[in-house]
Amino acid sequence: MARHDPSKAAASGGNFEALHLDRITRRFHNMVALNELSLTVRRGEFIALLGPSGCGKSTALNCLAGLMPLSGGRIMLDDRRIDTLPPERRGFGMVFQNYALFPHMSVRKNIGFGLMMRNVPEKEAARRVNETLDLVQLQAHADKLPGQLSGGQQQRVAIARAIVVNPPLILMDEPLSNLDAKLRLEMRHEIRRIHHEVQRSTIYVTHDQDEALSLADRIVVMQDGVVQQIGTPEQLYNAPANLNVARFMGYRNVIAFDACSPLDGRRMQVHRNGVTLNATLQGDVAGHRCTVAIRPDDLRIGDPENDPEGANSLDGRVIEVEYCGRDWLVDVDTAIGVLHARIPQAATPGQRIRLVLPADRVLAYPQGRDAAMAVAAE
Ligand SMILES: Nc1ncnc2c1ncn2[C@@H]1O[C@H](COP(=O)(O)OP(=O)(O)OP(=O)(O)O)[C@@H](O)[C@H]1O
Repeated sequence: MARHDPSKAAASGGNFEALHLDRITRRFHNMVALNELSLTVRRGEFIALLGPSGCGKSTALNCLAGLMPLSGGRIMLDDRRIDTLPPERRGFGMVFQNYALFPHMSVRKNIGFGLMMRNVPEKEAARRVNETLDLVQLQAHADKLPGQLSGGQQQRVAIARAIVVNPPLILMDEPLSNLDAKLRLEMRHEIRRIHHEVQRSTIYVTHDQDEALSLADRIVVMQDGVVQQIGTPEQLYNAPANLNVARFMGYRNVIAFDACSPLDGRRMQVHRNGVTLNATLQGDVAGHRCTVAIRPDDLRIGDPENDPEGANSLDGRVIEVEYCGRDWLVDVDTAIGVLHARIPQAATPGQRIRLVLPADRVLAYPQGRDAAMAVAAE
């Protein structure tokens, strides 16, 4: 396949070194949907905006695209201010959840539409459409109508249409939401491949943590319009900045502890219902109550006969078992509450097991509103 060559496709504004979002804010009457988002996107970076429904992800994307004016802050593309420009002068490519294709136009015409609007000469446009059809692997379907394609193929057309005009930045708003689970996985891989191939920056909105983790170079986690953490997938996965991020990163065990005592530097002991665990401090908790977050995958099965004295372990009774194909998700009733664990062996309800909690994967956060909620939910 011919490599997509951005330098040959020059209808749009070319590339950039850095896109700066400087405290961008959007209000709807008195409601702040997006509160002072600051972020620098480097050339070629893949950024995911991740958060639950209503956290302000789409608002951020629409503000970037120019579909919605800012209530505050500014957007700079290198040293050029762009938040005052209309969408067409920003020249960003957009891919939406619902594909937004022209139903009466062939795949080829859908992809070429943006080039026609930009008065790209016919021969040049045909070459670029062909190159892009190769890139998204749709040559065989070029003369079909969108209605004759599968959902995944339609989304490839939408992606092709966004990139054929060679935009400096591609904005994607939940592009895989309408696809079934298997296709989502395939398209995820495709999006990453295409991103590497075209070497343009991408900002990708999703509420799916797996999608964000697997696609992005950096992830921006949002909640109630406010950025919670910006970091690489590894940073977010291993050391969430707060309990909101932890929950979003799959730390399903969130437990309030009554007392904490420092051990050394970043280690501390946490106490609840007569149980003492060694934990790793996240933030400043010393001397206060704290909330502990643990991922089901980080718990492992211990051996009551052979575990060393003082191991971070807890005995409990299995109350639910869910088979997940490669492993089992079990709910275990323990002295500190029900723990969710992902384990590599079958278990049965009623069975007594020992769980080991590696101290570096038991994260202790300062106790605030979140912890009060965790206690109330028990
Ligand atoms: N045009 C509008 N008028 C008033 N409120 C709005 C408007 N658009 C969005 N909002 C509100 O702003 C907040 C953020 O909405 P936004 O669509 O950005 O969230 P989101 O994270 O993209 O959610 P979802 O994943 O459900 O699309 C929500 O509370 C929403 O109700």
